[in-house]
Amino acid sequence: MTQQNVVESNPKSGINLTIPVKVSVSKPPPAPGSCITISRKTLLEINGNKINSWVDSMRASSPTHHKSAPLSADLTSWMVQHPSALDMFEQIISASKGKQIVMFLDYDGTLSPIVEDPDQAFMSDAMRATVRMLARYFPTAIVSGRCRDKVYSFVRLAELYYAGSHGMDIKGPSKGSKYKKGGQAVLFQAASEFLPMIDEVYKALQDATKSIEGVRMENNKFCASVHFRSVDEKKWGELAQQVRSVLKEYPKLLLTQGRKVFEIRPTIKWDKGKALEFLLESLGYANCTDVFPVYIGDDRTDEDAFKVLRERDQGFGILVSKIPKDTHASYSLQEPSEVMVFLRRLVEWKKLTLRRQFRIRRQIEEIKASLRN
Ligand SMILES: O=P(O)(O)OC[C@H]1O[C@H](O[C@H]2O[C@H](CO)[C@@H](O)[C@H](O)[C@H]2O)[C@H](O)[C@@H](O)[C@@H]1O
Repeated sequence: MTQQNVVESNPKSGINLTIPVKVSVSKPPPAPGSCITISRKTLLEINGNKINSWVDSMRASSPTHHKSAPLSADLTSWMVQHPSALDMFEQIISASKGKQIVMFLDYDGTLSPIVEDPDQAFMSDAMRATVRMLARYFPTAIVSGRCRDKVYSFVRLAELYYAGSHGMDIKGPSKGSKYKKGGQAVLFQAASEFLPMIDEVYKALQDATKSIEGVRMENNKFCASVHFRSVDEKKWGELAQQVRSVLKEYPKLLLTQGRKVFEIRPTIKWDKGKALEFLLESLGYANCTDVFPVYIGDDRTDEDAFKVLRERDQGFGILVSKIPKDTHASYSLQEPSEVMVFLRRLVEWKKLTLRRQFRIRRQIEEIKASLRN
């Protein structure tokens, strides 16, 4: 038996809710830790049983939930389809031959380990030094669900591109990057008109959930996040009810579920995949065939970017996960420490390549000079 998400439809209302159930198939299970989009219609439908389904999906998004432990056979077959990017390093490099590698990095769960308190999700100095080196050799962007200022306060590298609020708020390097197109900082906000509404819903949600112990709210500028990592599971139903009652008043907002977090954001067609395409365009690679984007992320929202890479048939996605997940990524890494090793290997490979190219150029110059004499 394994766990899968199935869509439960209500024929009368046409409402769909994605819920995790136990089924006996050999396909890799959906990830605990994956997120589920609960449609607006579904939210309105929630009552008695439906709230239970919602709580089930909250449980499924918990990677540490005991019922969600993957079978080792599932993991092995998943790893065949999504091999370690470290094991496949040489193949990855050879696929990028003659192309400009552009790096896209998610933050939480990719550059920093998942921790209880979102305000304490610090990146190690070693990881920061690695990303700094990476940005010296490749255009590099951080693409996060957090608001741009917050993720910048963790990463603190001015030479990077930042796409905050799930890509809805993009800014180019403020200094120190040779990849700054035309010397100008790119600035793009996909949903500015939603700012007052997000502030309002944030306050309403804060108010509605304040009596539930352990709830942590985060205002991610274009997205309000309700964390339930520290909420007793017995209170999840009550939390779902409260969130639902607030959202009834906001038909222009959409609710998605991340890693023990509800994320409330505008219903616009913009996501991390669109942000990736926007950044490639800003860097001058819109219609290029000689670009090789690499996107590393751990969350369901990163799937939009993995999917774009598959559709463009360019570069590849790497999913950070210790457990099997349905993914559009080609490769996997287990945790942030492996991400760091992978990034360091990229830097080392690039340094060696540049040194080799320099030596060859010098030899050619020497031969030319000797032929002139
Ligand atoms: O796109 P990301 O950079 O991965 O951001 C997604 C969300 O990450 C953060 O929440 C997650 O990490 C927290 C710290 O480890 C953890 O406590 C929480 O349970 C996770 O959901 C961040 O706090 C959210 O705002 C981001 O949307």
